Amino acid sequence: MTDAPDISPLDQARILSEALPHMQQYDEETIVIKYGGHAMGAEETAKAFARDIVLLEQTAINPVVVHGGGPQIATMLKRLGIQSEFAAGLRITDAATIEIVEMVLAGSINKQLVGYINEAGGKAVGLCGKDGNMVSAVKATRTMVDPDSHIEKVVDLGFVGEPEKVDLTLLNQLIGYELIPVLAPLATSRTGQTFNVNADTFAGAVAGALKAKRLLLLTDVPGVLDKSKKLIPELSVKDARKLIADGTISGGMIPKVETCIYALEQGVEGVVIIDGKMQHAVLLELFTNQGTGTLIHK
Ligand SMILES: Nc1ncnc2c1ncn2[C@@H]1O[C@H](COP(=O)(O)OP(=O)(O)O)[C@@H](O)[C@H]1O
Ligand SMILES: CC(=O)N[C@@H](CCC(=O)OP(=O)(O)O)C(=O)O
Repeated sequence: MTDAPDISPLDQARILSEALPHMQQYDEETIVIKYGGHAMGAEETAKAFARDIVLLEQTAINPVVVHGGGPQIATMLKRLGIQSEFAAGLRITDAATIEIVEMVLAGSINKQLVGYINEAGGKAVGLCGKDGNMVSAVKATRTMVDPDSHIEKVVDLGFVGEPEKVDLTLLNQLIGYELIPVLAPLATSRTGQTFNVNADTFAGAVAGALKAKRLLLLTDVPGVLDKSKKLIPELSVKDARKLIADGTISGGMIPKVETCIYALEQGVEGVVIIDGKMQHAVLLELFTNQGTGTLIHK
């Protein structure tokens, strides 16, 4: 066991006096935290994240965790010799792939995070959007410009879904009993088909339906970076759209920023993209005066 850090009583008082007003602001509020597959990294990082989530619960905040697992899905698909491709930041998901996606997300990653949170003293419940019909989805569609012909084409993404409806019955029950929901981004269609949903999009839909006070998206970069790879601490929706259009924001950052815009439109008060690999990223963001990543605002 490591010794507790040596903090003088004066420093302790300073830290507490800075944190207290923030804690009061979030009292009994819901905060949705999306934990990306890249942010998870090593076991110790995920365990430290779990301890911070339990601390939120102990300070009368209602944390709801949505996790990703893109890199972990990729590793499993590779091991099984299944090819995987992306279009517009989304995994093209055929019948063989959706089986593996569900196994990795709702099986191994979900239960691992639940285990870490419970080990840290919390009571986590691991579910996916299919449970209790929590998240229903429709088939996602995207168009892409063919690089040879320059003609716009509709890409068939297979079993990829876009959230259509979030039923809060089950989530509100869990929150009411001070249980910590840990959600894997899978959803069902009206006909019972399982859909793979981008974890950022899923988190945005859940945060929007819950009218969460904050949505935190934890990734593996410090936030949105400009062309010279410098952190942009604050970004308006208008400027974010410009950065997507001119290609500064690309790949996996596109669904993240689009999620932030959607969540703001749905009434979530604050949305932030932060570096989930940074020690205590969640606590620093919520309980200190200086934010750490990119705050997106209207
Ligand atoms: N302007 C940008 N600022 C920061 N990251 C960007 C930007 N444009 C593209 N990215 C990429 O987006 C990635 C984050 O998205 P993604 O890999 O999907 O993460 P996660 O697994 O956390 O959802 C970064 O690692 C980076 O490579
Ligand atoms: C449709 C789609 O792309 N789904 C994602 C779901 C996981 C995810 O989003 O994980 P990260 O947050 O770690 O990227 C996938 O299959 O990779």
